[in-house]
Amino acid sequence: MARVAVIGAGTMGHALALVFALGGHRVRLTDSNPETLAKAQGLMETALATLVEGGEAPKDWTSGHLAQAVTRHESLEEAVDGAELIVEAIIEVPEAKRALYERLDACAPPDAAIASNTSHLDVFPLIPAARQRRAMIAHWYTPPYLVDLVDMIPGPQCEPAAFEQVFGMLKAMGKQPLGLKKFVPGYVANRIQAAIGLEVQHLLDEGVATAPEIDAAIIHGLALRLPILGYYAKADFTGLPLMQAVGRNKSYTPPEPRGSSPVLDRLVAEGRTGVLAGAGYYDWPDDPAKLFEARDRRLIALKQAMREIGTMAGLERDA
Ligand SMILES: NC(=O)C1=CN([C@@H]2O[C@H](COP(=O)(O)OP(=O)(O)OC[C@H]3O[C@@H](n4cnc5c(N)ncnc54)[C@H](O)[C@@H]3O)[C@@H](O)[C@H]2O)C=CC1
Ligand SMILES: O=C(O)[C@@H](O)C(=O)[C@H](O)[C@@H](O)CO
Repeated sequence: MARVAVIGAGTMGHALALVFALGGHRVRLTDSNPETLAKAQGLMETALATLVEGGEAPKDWTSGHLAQAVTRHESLEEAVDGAELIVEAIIEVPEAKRALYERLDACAPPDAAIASNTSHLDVFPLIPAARQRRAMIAHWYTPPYLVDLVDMIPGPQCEPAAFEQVFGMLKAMGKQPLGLKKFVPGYVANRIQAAIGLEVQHLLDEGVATAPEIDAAIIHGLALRLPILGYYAKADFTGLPLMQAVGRNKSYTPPEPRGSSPVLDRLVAEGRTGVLAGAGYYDWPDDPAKLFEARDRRLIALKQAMREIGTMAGLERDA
């Protein structure tokens, strides 16, 4: 059992607090916004209930267990007191992260490891020198209590033992940490997701298809094969000479990254910021907690089916 502090109780932070609690650790959760910190309890309890009901968390885990495993603290100093691992899950704003790391340098235990959940940022230059020896990225995917991949990148001065300790902790929690030798913005899966994002935003912005049509193309065209074949096993079934021809013919040229999407900017300007706002690319009229629950139930069913089905690709291929 380790003492883990999670900084940031938003979309990822509340879920990460639950992941580490279910992993048998003692968690302290904090957020600079007291309202978000207060809401985190209900979000964790809803997610826990869905996991228990779906057989992805021990049957005897109640909100009482959760309350013992995860405590919420408005004070950053209190949250990191005694922490062996500090998970940073605050907003993806470099200056906000830099300021937080400065504060952590002043108040966190000297030997605490700091693991950032940043999606794409090279956070290491933002971390004070004294903290570099135990600084790393541990990037999770939402929801982290169901998606097992964790991109793990040691900071340039991170001690191997510190990195291995956190890596081993995540493995012991049943997660799939993927260690990368060096920082690459977006790691592997996030880069692929960003490339998809560039393409689908282009298709939407250019009026080629609507968001539901593009999602339908992904769901009915690509999604079925991905869990079984990934990219490379699928290429083997396609035939590599055709893969060569597609490249040789320069059949695909990616859209120029523009750094913004007119449709996305319009949606945000209209307050359509996603599920928590009741609308984004889609309308989401139901209570957000019910929507997260509905998402998680489906992900649990799919994850359990995949355990039965197995895969023909990846590090655990059983072909
Ligand atoms: N949302 C997602 O699906 C994923 C996000 N990430 C990354 O995780 C990090 C957090 O993302 P989200 O949870 O989506 O953001 P969020 O906006 O939902 O939550 C971030 C929280 O950080 C808090 N915060 C800001 N400054 C703080 C400070 N100095 N001290 C304490 N709390 C502070 C905010 O009040 C907010 O509640 C970002 O780096 C993001 O790139 C990574 C994987 C997935
Ligand atoms: O998809 C995820 O959960 C992660 O890859 C993320 O970091 C965020 O979603 C972000 O990259 C936006 O796609």
